[in-house]
Amino acid sequence: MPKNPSSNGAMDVTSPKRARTQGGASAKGKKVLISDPIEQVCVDILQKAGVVVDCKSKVPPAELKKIIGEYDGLIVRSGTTVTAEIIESAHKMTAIGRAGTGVDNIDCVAATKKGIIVMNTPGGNTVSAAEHTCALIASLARNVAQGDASMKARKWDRKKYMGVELSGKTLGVLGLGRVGREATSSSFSCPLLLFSSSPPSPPPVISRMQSYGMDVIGYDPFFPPDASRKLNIEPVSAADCMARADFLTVHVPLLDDTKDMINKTSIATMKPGVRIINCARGGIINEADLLAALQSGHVAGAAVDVFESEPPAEHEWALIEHPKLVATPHLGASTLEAQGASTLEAQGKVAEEIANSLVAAFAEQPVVGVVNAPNLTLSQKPELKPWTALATSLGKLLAQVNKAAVTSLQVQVSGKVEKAGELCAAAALVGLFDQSGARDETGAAINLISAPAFAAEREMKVTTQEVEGGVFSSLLKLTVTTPKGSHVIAGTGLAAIGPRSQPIPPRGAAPSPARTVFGSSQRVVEFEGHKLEFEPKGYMLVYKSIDKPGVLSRACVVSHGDAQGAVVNVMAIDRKVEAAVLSKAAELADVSQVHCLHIG
Ligand SMILES: O=C(O)[C@H](O)COP(=O)(O)O
Repeated sequence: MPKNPSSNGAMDVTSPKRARTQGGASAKGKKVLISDPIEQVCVDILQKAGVVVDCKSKVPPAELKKIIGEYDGLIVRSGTTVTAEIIESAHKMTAIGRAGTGVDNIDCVAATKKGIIVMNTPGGNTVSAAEHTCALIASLARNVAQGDASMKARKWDRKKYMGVELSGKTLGVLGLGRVGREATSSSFSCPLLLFSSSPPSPPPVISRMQSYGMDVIGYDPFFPPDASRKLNIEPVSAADCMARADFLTVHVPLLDDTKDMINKTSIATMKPGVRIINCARGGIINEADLLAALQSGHVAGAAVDVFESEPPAEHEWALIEHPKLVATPHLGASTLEAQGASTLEAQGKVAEEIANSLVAAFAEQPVVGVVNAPNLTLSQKPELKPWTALATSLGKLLAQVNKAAVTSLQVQVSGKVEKAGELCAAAALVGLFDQSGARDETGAAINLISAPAFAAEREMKVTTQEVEGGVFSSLLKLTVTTPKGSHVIAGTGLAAIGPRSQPIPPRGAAPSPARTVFGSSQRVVEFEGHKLEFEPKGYMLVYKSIDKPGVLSRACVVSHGDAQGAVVNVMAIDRKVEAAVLSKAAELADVSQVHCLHIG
């Protein structure tokens, strides 16, 4: 059986330049570039794990593109823009770590396509960002910054800086993620972030501003209204949030959906005298429209920590210099513990968290804060590990049987395990592509992160379906369709059954739940429509024959016969059978479809 069937013509097959390690992986000897200023704790943790660390700030993009191929990992803050072009040259890269929250400076789609994990540290700077937001709200209400500047100009102008109370005012919060409220996921129209699994965050903007006596209304399409009410937040639509707020604060990531969400049209729906705060990302508020609204007086004041260009471009200074605007230079996460302090503050926390995540990613251990690889996160769950392994094996077997371009893969799962279908589809694709020798355009092997995008690019339709498993409590069935027909394989995973812990149930009794656990001992239970049972392991001679005396079907696992009297025979063998021998065997009377399959 040829090992490199470009026969799976839908795949772009090139020679492998890189393959992911499958076990015993470690951070030792990996090379990491840190391209933005970061606390020393990050370097210390990496070096302790045996990682070689280079710290180079302000590397010009062209230079970064040139050197990035040397590194297994990259750590950035918001100062480095990691473009698709840079990712394209990152031939050895396993993971990109963002020491902070926003990943809008990283091309996550390009990283996903290349099978690179992108991770952030959303919990690390939540408190600092929330506190800075609150500081800006309070200083906006009482003209703290303007009063200070006036006094420094040796003026005593009490009348000019008349403020407003916060008590009894309505605070509108767009985006009830970590900073907006206490949350366990950062999620505003951001499907990638929905999958990040991060530790719970401490109390944020809302609880602090409620203690000033503000009434809080909030909009977030992913936050259940009942949960909002429990936090004393009135759930409202985005339009209502903007229309009713006296103070409006945005806590959303910068996405196509959220770019310019505060603009002249939405500002026109707001109350005259509204005050607006942006401590999230430059670009969420249209800066020219905000300036016009400050000039007209419709917006009474604004506080901005983040800008479309950082440092600001020439045209942005007119907004920054407006007397009703309080500006800070992206200080949301800028807190550092005093020397010798026992607890870290934002910069220390994100540095520590990202270093630990990178070490874990290199060691193929569970990683916190993955933003672009839901399947990787799922595959680390103990209950889903056997499904991943089985799906990969079945995908490999199908790739060995199939000779034509795959146009679709159908994944049917029974067993009521949440997300198993999605994960099995990615794992089956990994098996199919890996067995076919498929590589991405840079020669990288296809992995759980890149497989769905790789299939989609090749217009391979992948569907998942939850089905009844029949006699099996858990079953995984794969069907690949090609212009020449389809191939089907199904399998299950047997759990080890100890004689004491799981006694055989009395005759007639229902099987004990322990017996229905999906385990790691793989069995193929259906092959090309024939029911049988064999362990996919080592070399296997598989062929179809007519079930009649004298036809080669001894010492085999033999399937049930079909309507034509054909059976599938599987024989464990100790070495590879050459293609010429297989062809000869297929010429025997009543024998057909002879394959030598292998699972290493
Ligand atoms: O997204 C973040 O984490 C904050 O905006 C902080 O960004 P910084 O790391 O550039 O300070």
